[in-house]
Amino acid sequence: MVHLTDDYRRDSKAFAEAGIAVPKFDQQQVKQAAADAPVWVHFGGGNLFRCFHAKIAQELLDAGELKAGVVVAETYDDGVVEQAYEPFDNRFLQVVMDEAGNYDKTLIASVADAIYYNKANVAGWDKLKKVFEQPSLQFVTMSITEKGYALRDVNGNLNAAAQADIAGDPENAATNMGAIARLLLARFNAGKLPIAMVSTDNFSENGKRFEEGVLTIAKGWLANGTVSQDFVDYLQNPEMVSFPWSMIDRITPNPAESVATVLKDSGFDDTDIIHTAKHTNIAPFGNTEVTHYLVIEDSFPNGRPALDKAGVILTSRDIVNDADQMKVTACLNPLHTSLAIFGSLLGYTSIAEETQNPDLVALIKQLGYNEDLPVVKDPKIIDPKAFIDELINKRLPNKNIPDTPQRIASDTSQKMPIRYGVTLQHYLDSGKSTADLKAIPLIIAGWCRFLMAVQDDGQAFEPSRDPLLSELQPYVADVKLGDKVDAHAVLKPILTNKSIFPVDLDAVNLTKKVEDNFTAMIAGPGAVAKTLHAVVGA
Ligand SMILES: NC(=O)c1ccc[n+]([C@@H]2O[C@H](COP(=O)([O-])OP(=O)(O)OC[C@H]3O[C@@H](n4cnc5c(N)ncnc54)[C@H](O)[C@@H]3O)[C@@H](O)[C@H]2O)c1
Ligand SMILES: O=P(O)(O)OC[C@@H](O)[C@@H](O)[C@H](O)[C@H](O)CO
Repeated sequence: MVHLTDDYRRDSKAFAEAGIAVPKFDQQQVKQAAADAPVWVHFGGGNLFRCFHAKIAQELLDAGELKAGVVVAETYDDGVVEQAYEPFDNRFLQVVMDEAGNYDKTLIASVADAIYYNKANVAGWDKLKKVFEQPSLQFVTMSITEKGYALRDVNGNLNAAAQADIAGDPENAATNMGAIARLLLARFNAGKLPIAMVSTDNFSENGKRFEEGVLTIAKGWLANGTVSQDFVDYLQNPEMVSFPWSMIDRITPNPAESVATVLKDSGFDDTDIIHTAKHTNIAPFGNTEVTHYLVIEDSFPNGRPALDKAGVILTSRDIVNDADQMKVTACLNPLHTSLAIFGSLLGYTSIAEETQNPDLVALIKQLGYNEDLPVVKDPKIIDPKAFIDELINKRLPNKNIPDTPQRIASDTSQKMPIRYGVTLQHYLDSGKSTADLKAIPLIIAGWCRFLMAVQDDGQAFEPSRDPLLSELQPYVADVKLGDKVDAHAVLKPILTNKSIFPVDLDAVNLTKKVEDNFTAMIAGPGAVAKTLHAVVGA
């Protein structure tokens, strides 16, 4: 049996026998290099980072294109640092699973340090600040989930935490955006040092939103006299601080027991899955798919490693944006979210199994090919139709990828505007008729039905976590299967919530369709499947 913390250089034969590729570099050296001259910080050391960014870093370290390991920062979940990084010397196993059932396993040792960066942890609070004061630091990447950027409530007003950050001393910032602005202030004070801040979270114009978040706090500080105009100018000068946009794609489910069992059988011993108190599901291994794309706007004011040598596509903002809109708003994530909603309602626990249901396949085909594709701009670097084909025919049905509708259904309220709203806005802007849209109103109605937390068979289920659940569920709490309800009145507070539906559903003539679909889906047990079949059925 091999363990993550075994000496992979001395015991390379044991790793080879377990079918595990090991790094070509000495982890101590890349740790020391990061301590002396850090280059890359990543916020949110969850599963995507471990399966994607960390492998890119490993390839660059292997090739001598990068000398320093990545410094991981967690603003939110101390359990990730304490339970998933520290006990394993910051190592983990990346497992790539193809459709034929092969497991491609690599010991990843590209993380130099993992820091709980929260003002509650003085040591980490000071340590990361020192990292940001180093001239060598070239860039930051982030995968902290959509909600990690939030500064506003559902009405668009600054939330209490953001207001407190703005009113207070930068040294005490508590929101992610405030805590990161504090680090940039330290970098500014260390000599106006340049840096690229790259969001790799799944939403359109992610760099813009990240920039706006940091600037909201910084401008608030300026108004209160806590920082200088010079600092705000520094943040707004892309030659100093850039916020490159990105598109990232790699289906990376939470670590699964089925994978743990196979790993154990093949001679790898660190397979206990960790569920942190703050609800991150993580393990000494990460499971992911073969297909992957990372497209980043090439704007790195302090230079960058040759990321392209590890497969990253570096290009213009416009092309990144087109690729991202293609993936996040049209050709992948909207399909995923629809499977998440209907999968949860129909009692599925596997995305691959959902692709065996002809009506669910009809739903994602209708959505992808007939409703999203007509308003998608071709990014040229990836063909949108071929991308959907690969997704529907190869990626989603891969039964070796242990993905679940429950994972994807988390935070759906945060995703609705991007995954459906952008497409609706395109219809509105182009004047294209929405009369033939069937899947989008069905999915929106399905999500309202999901909020009832009652499966199609009438059994209660626990909806995936979502920051707006407690606010939204009361609107549908009194609706019972078989009730005759006024869907217009019941759904109005949800459908007119601008933070969830920034595009007025009346303006695209969808409100009535959503209400009718909802009414049909509460007719009784089995009504969701029946409505799905009736509306888009194969
Ligand atoms: N998993 C995928 O398939 C995938 C693919 C492409 C993009 N993404 C993007 O990456 C994000 C993370 O995915 P993951 O698979 O690593 O998830 P994960 O649950 O494994 O990890 C989430 C990470 O975000 C941190 N986090 C959670 N809430 C936070 C908050 N409020 N503030 C700061 N940090 C917070 C957690 O501590 C953890 O490090 C997704 O939300 C998405 O935007 C994921
Ligand atoms: O990561 P989220 O929560 O934004 O969305 C859930 C999934 O749709 C997403 O993780 C996909 O797996 C990913 O976007 C594929 O590249």
